[in-house]
Amino acid sequence: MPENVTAAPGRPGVALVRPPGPRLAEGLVTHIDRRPIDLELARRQHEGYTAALAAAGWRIRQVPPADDLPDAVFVEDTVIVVDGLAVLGRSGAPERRAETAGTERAVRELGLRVARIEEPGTLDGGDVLQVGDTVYVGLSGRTDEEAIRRLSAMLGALGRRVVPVRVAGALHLKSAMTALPDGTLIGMPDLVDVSVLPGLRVAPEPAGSHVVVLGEDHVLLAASAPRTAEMLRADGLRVTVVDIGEFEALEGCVTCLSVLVHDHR
Ligand SMILES: NC(=O)NCCC[C@H](N)C(=O)O
Repeated sequence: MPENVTAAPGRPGVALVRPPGPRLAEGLVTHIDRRPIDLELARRQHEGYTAALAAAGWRIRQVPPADDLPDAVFVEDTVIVVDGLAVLGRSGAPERRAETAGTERAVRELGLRVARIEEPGTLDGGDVLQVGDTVYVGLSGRTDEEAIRRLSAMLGALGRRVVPVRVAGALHLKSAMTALPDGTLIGMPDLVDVSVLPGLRVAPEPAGSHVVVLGEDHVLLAASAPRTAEMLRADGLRVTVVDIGEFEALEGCVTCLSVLVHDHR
């Protein structure tokens, strides 16, 4: 049965995750050197990540596995959910395009309407950051202007304003910046075109640019961002920390391992 879900901000809803497959170590790396991956450790880290979402009240739904696709665990890149609409991406990395098939099944089961970025546009979900009614979209190696135009038209109909943001030296926009629960942007100013942003709080370390909002005063951070965790705790936020080192070795971060779909209010 479809669940009554949307991506509107509110209390926790469904978290889509996709466990790592046997070919994880073959995942793409673009801006860092490749190192060996410990698949068993990666599986345990993924379980820890999923458990942290569940402990914060998110109902876990697994996207069907795609064992032939090394990067399938980075499920965030396959879809953007805005209100009751799921927009399937079309990755700028051709090797990743087949990942959307399983995601489409999962979002249809949730009862979401489905649209998609069509050829020739390319877009990865890791480039899409929703903050209130504003949707920042990275112009990156994975997402192009054509896709941003298409997304803009789709989301304009839902009352959203799309703001393109040039990204340089990072894989995706959300590799370089995310948002805190109050909407404050946090990240690395050298990696994004800050001239189009309302402001950007500097993260004390690169991994501190990656924040998942678990609840109104609750965030998830990687263990590789201890100074950011300390700073945000001093702000009064509840901070849950997870070790995702095997995914960071493939240029992943805490945002990319899930798609959070909020319940209807
Ligand atoms: N949203 C994300 O940060 N996704 C990480 C994707 C990592 C993967 N190895 C890739 O290069 O596509």
